[in-house]
Amino acid sequence: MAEAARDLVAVGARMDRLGWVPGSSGNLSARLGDTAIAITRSGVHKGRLTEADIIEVGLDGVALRAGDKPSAETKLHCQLYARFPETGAVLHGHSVAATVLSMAVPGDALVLEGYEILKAFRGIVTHDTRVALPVFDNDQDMARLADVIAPALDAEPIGYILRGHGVYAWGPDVERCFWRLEALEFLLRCELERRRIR
Ligand SMILES: CSC[C@@H](O)[C@@H](O)C(=O)COP(=O)(O)O
Ligand SMILES: [Zn+2]
Repeated sequence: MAEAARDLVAVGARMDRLGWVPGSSGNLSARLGDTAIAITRSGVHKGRLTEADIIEVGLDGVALRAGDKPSAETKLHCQLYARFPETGAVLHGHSVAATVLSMAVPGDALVLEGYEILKAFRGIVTHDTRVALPVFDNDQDMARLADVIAPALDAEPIGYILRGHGVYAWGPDVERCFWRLEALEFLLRCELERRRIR
């Protein structure tokens, strides 16, 4: 737990420096073996975390210590750990690019095509590819939202966006999950810029 807590505190500070967790937005987690995850406490600033803000929940999302209040979006983290057993970390942020673009895109996906950086994602070996990043309508009911997201995970997307809300990325550990989030955010900024100059 101590190592996961240190990693999550550090990655929260990195995300904050990049402007991806304004206010108390965002949530961060790391797998603790087969039975639990470490996740951020609800309502704290993710750029100013201390290790005491990282709490343990079971894979069902229930806090292991009575009185601990895990992230409001814990269910979405648990869904990813359950669906992709190799997942070691999940990061969620609220960048301007993810928020604005997802409100501008009418359908249920943002198509990313022709970018060299797509090769940062597993199984992609050329820029000459077309990747659909799922966009789901936002919902405050996490169980209902998880049900909407579930079928789209079968396609093993590179991440997903909640419309007007933010982006979710996952990876084998906190560091590589950050790389994936960084690559996703880069793609979102590119798409935003392209719409601006069009
Ligand atoms: C500060 S508004 C953002 C929240 O509603 C939520 O979307 C979020 O990302 C953070 O919730 P939290 O419960 O702190 O994990
Ligand atoms: Zn959020």
